[in-house]
Amino acid sequence: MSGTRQIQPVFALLNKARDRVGKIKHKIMVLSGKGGVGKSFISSMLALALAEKGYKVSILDADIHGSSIPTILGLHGMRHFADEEGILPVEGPLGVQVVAINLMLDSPDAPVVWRGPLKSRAITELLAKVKWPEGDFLVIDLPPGTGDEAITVVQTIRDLSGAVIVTAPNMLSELIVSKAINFVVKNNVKLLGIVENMSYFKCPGSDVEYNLLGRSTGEELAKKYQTKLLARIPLDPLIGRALEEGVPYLLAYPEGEAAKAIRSLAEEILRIVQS
Ligand SMILES: Nc1ncnc2c1ncn2[C@@H]1O[C@H](COP(=O)(O)OP(=O)(O)OP(=O)(O)O)[C@@H](O)[C@H]1O
Repeated sequence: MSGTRQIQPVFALLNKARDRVGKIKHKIMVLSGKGGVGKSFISSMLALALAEKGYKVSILDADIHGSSIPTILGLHGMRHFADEEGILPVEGPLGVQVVAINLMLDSPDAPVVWRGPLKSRAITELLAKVKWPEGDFLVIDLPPGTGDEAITVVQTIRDLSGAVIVTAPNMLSELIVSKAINFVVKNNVKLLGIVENMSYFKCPGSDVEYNLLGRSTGEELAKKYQTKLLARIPLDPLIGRALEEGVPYLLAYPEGEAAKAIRSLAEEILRIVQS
């Protein structure tokens, strides 16, 4: 009897989460096998590139320990508020609706010291208790690896449109990408493709590509796993500068090399989800 009492609220929460995000047409998870490959940067810029095209976009920062979406989007000093119906997303640039644990903390640099079950619960609660607006896209930025947060997302949102895997050259890429791909496939999530970030560097005014981090293997990996290389995003020093300036890169440097590559990534994703 007491077991039934415990199970019911969990199901109610799951159903509520499914119901609330059900109002958003396309739900895309962004993951990587390894940290530091630029997954949060790609998630944020993809959200902005889709918003630039007129789509209504929300983004969930599900990287509880390493939340960086608010910083990348320049949401300094902003916080979530709630009304009687739920938590209100924070409105970011181009109307992107942002949800992040960091935007609920007293201080954004306070560490979140939670173990697995608590993190899973927090993600389900966020999905269930946020007043997600109706919209076209929900981009979900996951922490590196295929741990609790990723499992919770695939188990809670059953109608995910697919997963984008972010990698970078020479990041032990094959092993790491294969783990992330296996996770996606085993959980019956559609693999949208691979993004190779920090793929190359071009000097201003030159078309010569320098592979500063190592040989570009994105195309080979995509072929091996029978998926698409969605984009190769170059290393762009302006990305660091935009971060220092507190302005999202895509808006600060719309003509940057990486900005153009990100827009073509958004177009590629639109083609796939709308086909
Ligand atoms: N193409 C790029 N060129 C230059 N700098 C980049 C590029 N992509 C990302 N960066 C920078 O690399 C750093 C790591 O990016 P980001 O935080 O997005 O990685 P991540 O994979 O989400 O990391 P983690 O999940 O491990 O915290 C950031 O400082 C970001 O500005």
